[in-house]
Amino acid sequence: MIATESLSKRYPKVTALDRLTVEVGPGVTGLVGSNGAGKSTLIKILLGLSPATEGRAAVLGLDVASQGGEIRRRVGYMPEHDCLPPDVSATEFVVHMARMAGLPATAARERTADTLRHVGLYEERYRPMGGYSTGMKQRVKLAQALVHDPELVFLDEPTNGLDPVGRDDMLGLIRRVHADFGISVLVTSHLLGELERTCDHVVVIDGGTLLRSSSTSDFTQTTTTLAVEVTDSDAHPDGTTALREALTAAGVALDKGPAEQGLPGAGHILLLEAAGEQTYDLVRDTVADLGLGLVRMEQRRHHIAEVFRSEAPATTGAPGHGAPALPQPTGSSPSAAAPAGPSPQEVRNR
Ligand SMILES: Nc1ncnc2c1ncn2[C@@H]1O[C@H](COP(=O)(O)OP(=O)(O)OP(=O)(O)O)[C@@H](O)[C@H]1O
Repeated sequence: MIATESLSKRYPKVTALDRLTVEVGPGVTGLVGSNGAGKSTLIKILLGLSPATEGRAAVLGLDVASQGGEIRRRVGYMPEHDCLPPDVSATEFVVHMARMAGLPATAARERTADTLRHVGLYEERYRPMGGYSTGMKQRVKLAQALVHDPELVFLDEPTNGLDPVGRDDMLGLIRRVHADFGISVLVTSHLLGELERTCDHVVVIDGGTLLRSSSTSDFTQTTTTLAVEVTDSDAHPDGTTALREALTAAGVALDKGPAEQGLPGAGHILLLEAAGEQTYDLVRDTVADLGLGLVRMEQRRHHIAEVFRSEAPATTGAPGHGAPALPQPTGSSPSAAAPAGPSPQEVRNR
């Protein structure tokens, strides 16, 4: 879908992209990086709106330097910033955008109605957009990116300014853009955590250089840590402690301390190192012997944010200041075993 080769963009005072080479296939791809990492710059180059200083890029096999018009005909774009005229309704605006994309009047009206319904705007679509909430405005921006039935859409920070519920709704919509219509998506965010559930593939950039490009499943490989949750019983009013003691006596290595306490429901989940199938059997038998109920026993997965948690702060330098080292997964350390906290980890905070 997208291929760049040694793509650079230099402004007088800053290098926004620095020899970026990356390939993006079909599906939903997250482009993640802290503010100023070069995400919007890359999108503008890919749309043929801004020339690269050097290097090459192609979108749907079309050269960005010479075929920008054709790219924009086949690609949808949801810009980051609020750009909606306040005095017109969502319907008027999206019909206008559909006409600009070349749809005949009747098709533009029909597609607009369908698309606005798809993004969850109903009666309010006839009201002036100046009175819309941020969530509604983001939906209109998404609708105008989809209205001409593109093969690919670029969504620049679509969850910006949304509360957690609005964020989840928007991420669900983005998933459905691909699932329902087969449109591939490149979505940017500075939040690693939210891309984990939404994207098939994640590209991480920093200072205009590529940090990592992997499938989400590679980022979130399973660890060797087992999380075990049990019920209490009359004989063991604190089932977790009873299980901990029994497993320790049986020689099982238990993670304790911060990882366990950092979990939701802290104190009720035991984290232990699985040494193979026999650990599962041992846990099952020990739980049964103690007369406890086994609520769950599951292998922990890495979370994308954890992959970057161990990185040195030096890698978050100003844009254009060299290529940071490729971060390595943090292995099965206690922190890697713990699920992400209630709020997603932000790249810029690492
Ligand atoms: N037109 C411009 N002139 C000069 N510098 C620019 C211009 N556009 C972007 N930059 C600079 O290039 C760098 C990358 O900006 P870019 O907007 O691509 O980052 P980003 O990852 O999209 O971050 P954000 O989400 O904050 O926009 C920043 O340092 C920014 O200040």
